[in-house]
Amino acid sequence: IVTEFRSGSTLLGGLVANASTFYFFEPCRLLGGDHNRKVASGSCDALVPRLLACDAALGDKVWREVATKDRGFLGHRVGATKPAAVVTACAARERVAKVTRMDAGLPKAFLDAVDRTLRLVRDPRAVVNSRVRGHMCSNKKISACARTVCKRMAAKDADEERLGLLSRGDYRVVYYERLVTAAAVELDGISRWRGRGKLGVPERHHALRQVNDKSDAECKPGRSCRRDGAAVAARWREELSPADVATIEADERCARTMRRHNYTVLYLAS
Ligand SMILES: Nc1ncnc2c1ncn2[C@@H]1O[C@H](COP(=O)(O)OS(=O)(=O)O)[C@@H](OP(=O)(O)O)[C@H]1O
Repeated sequence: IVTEFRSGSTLLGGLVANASTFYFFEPCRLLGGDHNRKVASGSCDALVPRLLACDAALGDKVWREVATKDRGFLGHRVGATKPAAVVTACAARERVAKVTRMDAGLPKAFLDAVDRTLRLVRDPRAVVNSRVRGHMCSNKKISACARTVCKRMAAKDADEERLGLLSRGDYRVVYYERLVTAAAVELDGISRWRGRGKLGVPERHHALRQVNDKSDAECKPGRSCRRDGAAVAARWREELSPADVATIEADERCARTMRRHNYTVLYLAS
């Protein structure tokens, strides 16, 4: 799963992975940056295929970190702690990685090295709003925030176009808005695309629970949270001022990516 920060990737990852999956949640954190330790070298697009291939040659340091993160995110449900055992557990399962750090686009070598790629897309206005809500962008700097978000989206769009990805059977675009409003239909399509046939009844149940008003994937233990996926998808409309929306839409790359993905522009530039 490749996408930008705050596009609903935790939700999609949780829906695509299951108890028999080896799940890498944000594995490029292993490369360092932000508040994370650096244990691997190289780039995100080189690391992810090697992790998905359970490459022991990445070294004990990396696999030990994967095991450590198991308690939180990485290698979820592995159970093992020793590097060799983690590699074995990885190799015994289907692997899923959710990655938000492919900022420079989707290189062909990466796409060829992994079995399947799901590209998750969310309305950039909602992504910017989500970043403002999460204190990752300041209200005063909406234009800078939009530039960052849309630059990354545009880089992926450009590769999608240049490499003809939409006609590749191993590549699929998922829209966050559709995922939260028609979860069962979307996941059914993804399941068939993965060669697993129709979505099973328990998976369907699980999916609907994730996006209905009684669950919240980001809810902290002990807190009571309510979520309505459709309302989450739409709330940027209430939370961003018209001026902020216009600022995002005025960013050339945002306008282009919105057109490409059929998001309706509200304030047309004069
Ligand atoms: N269950 C469910 N239903 C609907 N929406 C959900 C769900 N779980 C997470 N989310 C929303 O996803 C947004 C966070 O995206 P990410 O998980 O990609 O964030 S992160 O990059 O991993 O921090 C963030 O969006 P905003 O609410 O707009 O900030 C989450 O609310």
